[in-house]
Amino acid sequence: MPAMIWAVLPAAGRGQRFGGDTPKQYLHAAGKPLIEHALSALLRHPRVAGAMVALSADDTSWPGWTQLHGKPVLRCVGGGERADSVLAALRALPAELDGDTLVLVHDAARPNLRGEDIERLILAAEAGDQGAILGAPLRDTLKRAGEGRILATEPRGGLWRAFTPQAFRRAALTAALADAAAAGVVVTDEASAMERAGFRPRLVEGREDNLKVTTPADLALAQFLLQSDRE
Ligand SMILES: Nc1ccn([C@@H]2O[C@H](COP(=O)(O)OP(=O)(O)OP(=O)(O)O)[C@@H](O)[C@H]2O)c(=O)n1
Ligand SMILES: C[C@](O)(CO)[C@H](O)COP(=O)(O)O
Repeated sequence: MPAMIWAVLPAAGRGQRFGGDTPKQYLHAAGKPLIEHALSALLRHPRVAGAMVALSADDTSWPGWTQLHGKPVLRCVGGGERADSVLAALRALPAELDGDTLVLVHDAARPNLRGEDIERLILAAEAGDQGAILGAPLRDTLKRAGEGRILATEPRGGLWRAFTPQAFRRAALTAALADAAAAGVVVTDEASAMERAGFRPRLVEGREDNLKVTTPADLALAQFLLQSDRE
């Protein structure tokens, strides 16, 4: 029987770039909150056994799910930075899960995650010991901006955009995030902490429509993508 996998969803953000009173992960697209789309995509995968969701301490929008698709949905209090929330969730996972448990960390603000991307990510992570992340190569020319003008054109060869989920073994990721936090280093994704710890995670090219909802324009696009998928 293949080892079970757990999901970790950082969902304690305030959505400052989005604006408004309701944190964006609770805004609806195609009839459901963004967080439900994200959770559902992960928990529909047969290898994913459950999810731990990191919430803001004063979160009043959480629908209170204790399970979804028949699998446990646990919750903990997140932290000031995304990395703090992920670390809190890793530490709150059930004690019986051993350190080798593969964990998929996925932004609650990325609702359009597809099963085929999850499957390819798991295969890549389990094919080695360095972990793996979803992403996509940069396809646009990169400009460095200054005061609304082009300062320079930056080389884009070999550059990728990092998405989530990012897949790592529980113990290694917990240690890497804890070490970064202790050193006062704020990492913006799990791979950064693992790279800092000497790992070389694999890059798995995923769908470009696995967008992170950051601004209202992103929500409109997510609505279109999620609605189209249902039609
Ligand atoms: N302290 C934090 C900050 C972010 N997140 C989560 O990390 C994901 C990606 O973060 P981002 O898109 O930056 O969300 P916010 O931090 O809410 O956005 P902003 O930076 O605009 O406030 C989101 O699901 C968000 O809820 C978190 O769990 N804990
Ligand atoms: C984790 C992430 O989604 C990978 O691209 C990204 O780093 C999150 O950044 P944010 O500023 O916390 O949204």
